[in-house]
Amino acid sequence: MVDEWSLLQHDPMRAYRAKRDLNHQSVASKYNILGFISSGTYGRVYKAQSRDEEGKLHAIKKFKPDKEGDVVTYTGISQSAIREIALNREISHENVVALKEVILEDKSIYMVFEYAEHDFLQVIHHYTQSMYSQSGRPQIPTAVLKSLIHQLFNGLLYLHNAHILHRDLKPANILITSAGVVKIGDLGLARLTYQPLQPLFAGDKVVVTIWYRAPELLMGAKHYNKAVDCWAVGCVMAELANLRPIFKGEEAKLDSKKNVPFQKDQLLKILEVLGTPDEKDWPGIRDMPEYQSMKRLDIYPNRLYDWCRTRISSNAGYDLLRQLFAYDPDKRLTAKEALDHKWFHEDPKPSHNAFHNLGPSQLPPHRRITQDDAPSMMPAQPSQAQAHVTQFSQQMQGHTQGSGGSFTGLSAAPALC
Ligand SMILES: Nc1ncnc2c1ncn2[C@@H]1O[C@H](COP(=O)(O)OP(=O)(O)OP(=O)(O)O)[C@@H](O)[C@H]1O
Repeated sequence: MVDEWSLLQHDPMRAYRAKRDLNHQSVASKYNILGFISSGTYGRVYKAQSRDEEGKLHAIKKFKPDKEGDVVTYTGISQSAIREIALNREISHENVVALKEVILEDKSIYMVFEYAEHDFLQVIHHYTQSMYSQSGRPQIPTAVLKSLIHQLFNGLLYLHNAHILHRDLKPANILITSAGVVKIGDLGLARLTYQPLQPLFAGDKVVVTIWYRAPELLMGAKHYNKAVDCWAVGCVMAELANLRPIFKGEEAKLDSKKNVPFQKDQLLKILEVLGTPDEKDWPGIRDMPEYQSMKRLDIYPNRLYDWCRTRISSNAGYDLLRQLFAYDPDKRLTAKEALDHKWFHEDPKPSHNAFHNLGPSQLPPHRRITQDDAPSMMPAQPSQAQAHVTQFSQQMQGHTQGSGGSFTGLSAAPALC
């Protein structure tokens, strides 16, 4: 590998600018870290407030540096970080979480996002424990449920129109601001649809949550499309309606030879509610790689209508779910079709503030933050960051299909471009 820093040394002006920019843009100089929110697969997330006069709240995601044993290496920045940054810098929609900037400092990347006080998982927990119910058991009010799903489809339609598949929609990744506005987050596994799409479990280090995985993936499809996200929204809608995952299967792990296993239990959970699919439901099902594995399972009738009767108080709501749970991805409702669905046009209508009719005691609580880890977020020495920068720029270029140009939204890059 080329020593990027020595390259910079041959161009003292560039080196000076890069160093000046990085020091100037240090996380601590721009943001006051209020506390630690959560750790995800790729790093840790902190709540922060900008030090400027606006004092806006932010979530700062610090990516883990690469590690070989105990040694931190400078060989590159994780695929997931690059993917998330490359996609995020192109995106701007009210229902997709906004990336404000990216800071490279010390051995880490910091992505600064707009802050969202809640997420769908937290709302589910809140209502599970709450006393407020319309039907004797805890339930999210229909107006709230409908607003959340409508806004989620709005954000998803935007991503799909931009040829982006999210691929990991689940309650924890769908955020909500204190103003009741849904923000799709975590594009770490998102992909541009015109890039070749391998099965989710083959190339990626991290496996997508199985409960939201579409049947074509469980049946071993080699190619998949936007319909996988619409299936996931169906699962999320059902989970909001019932306050627990609708298809909560046990994941079969990779064997010692890393063969991708048939996810029998997950498929069974789906069959138990939606019934066993046949050629009529899904032309071409016989050609799916796991068709014979499915044939070995018991045969089930469709009982989605019964499932919905006690959980979704409208036939239109049932119909939307039925069409999101179409086995055949080509028959499954698209985000655009879903937004036009009659459920969203009947009362209660979806609103821009999903919480607008709730009293203060019905609102989900604020996100909890802890102080334990906050100090360790700060880089000790900003001096080693430069080695990352040029390589990072090259990797970004690879990820943006050779679009070239400067890296808008990236604090460190402009001086090097
Ligand atoms: N913009 C935000 N505002 C507030 N909290 C956030 C924000 N983004 C993420 N979080 C919180 O941090 C958690 C982890 O973030 P994120 O999902 O982006 O990380 P990840 O490493 O990709 O995690 P995972 O492995 O769960 O996919 C989220 O579940 C959420 O609780």
